[in-house]
Amino acid sequence: MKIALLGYGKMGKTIEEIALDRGHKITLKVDEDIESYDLTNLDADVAIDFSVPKAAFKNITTCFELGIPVVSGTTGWLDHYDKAVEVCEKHDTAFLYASNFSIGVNLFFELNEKLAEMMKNLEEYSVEVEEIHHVQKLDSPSGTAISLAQQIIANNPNKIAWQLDHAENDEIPIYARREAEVPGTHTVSYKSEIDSIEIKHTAHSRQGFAKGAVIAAEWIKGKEGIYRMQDVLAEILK
Ligand SMILES: NC(=O)C1=CN([C@@H]2O[C@H](COP(=O)(O)OP(=O)(O)OC[C@H]3O[C@@H](n4cnc5c(N)ncnc54)[C@H](OP(=O)(O)O)[C@@H]3O)[C@@H](O)[C@H]2O)C=CC1
Ligand SMILES: O=C(O)C1=N[C@H](C(=O)O)C[C@H](O)C1
Repeated sequence: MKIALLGYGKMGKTIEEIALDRGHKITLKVDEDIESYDLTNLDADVAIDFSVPKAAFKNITTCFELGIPVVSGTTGWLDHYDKAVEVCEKHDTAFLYASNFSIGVNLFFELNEKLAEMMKNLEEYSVEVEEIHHVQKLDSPSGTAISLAQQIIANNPNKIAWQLDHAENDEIPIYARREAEVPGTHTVSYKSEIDSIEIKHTAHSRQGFAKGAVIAAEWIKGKEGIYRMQDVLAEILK
């Protein structure tokens, strides 16, 4: 498969290694404004976008206009997600966005939903989300922490929103910490006077995110439509 890499930083380089190992070819590497590249003869079955929040929308929609399906993991740009979906549908191609591509985190998402459903009537417990990432991270809180909070809100009618660093009773606080080289750690905690329950995912490297993105790219090749990582996992885990 021929892959265009939109963003060639820590994730772009890790994805390149895994893609080459799996027999794919990298036909484009973008690390500045996509409009400065000549895309006339671009030969790519799929584009994988792990860039920066301010560039993601333009990167992704440029590929849709060329009829190229996109897998995107860039966080911090989702105010424009619905517009990106519109452009994708207009050009009859495919799009898969995930705040986290690691298989482990996607299992953790399933646990989070189940636990939120079980805890929804236990008002003696407060709930909070904590994320820890490396100091180079541009966005805060992480996309994964926002996904975790949104899942809790969807499963607990007593919670209506999330807030960074503080929260009212009907909100979920997300605490974002930045420490040296941490690839990504997420914890959901429920606390009462009597006890605490915690679920936690710790990434030991970027390999899991990158491998998940390459698997998603292999899966989306030749498809049309809007997808989630759950669609990919439904096939892998069956
Ligand atoms: N969904 C997931 O599973 C994961 C998501 N992420 C997200 O992926 C994104 C990238 O992460 P990471 O690789 O660690 O970040 P890096 O900062 O290491 O890489 C970002 C890359 O984008 C490049 N870039 C800058 N401007 C543009 C532009 N206009 N168009 C295209 N590329 C550009 C940067 O180039 P230069 O250095 O020259 O500025 C750099 O190479 C982040 O949003 C992060 O949150 C990260 C890990 C997992
Ligand atoms: O910027 C990162 O590094 C990561 N970003 C993603 C996020 O914002 O959730 C996923 C992962 O935790 C690493």
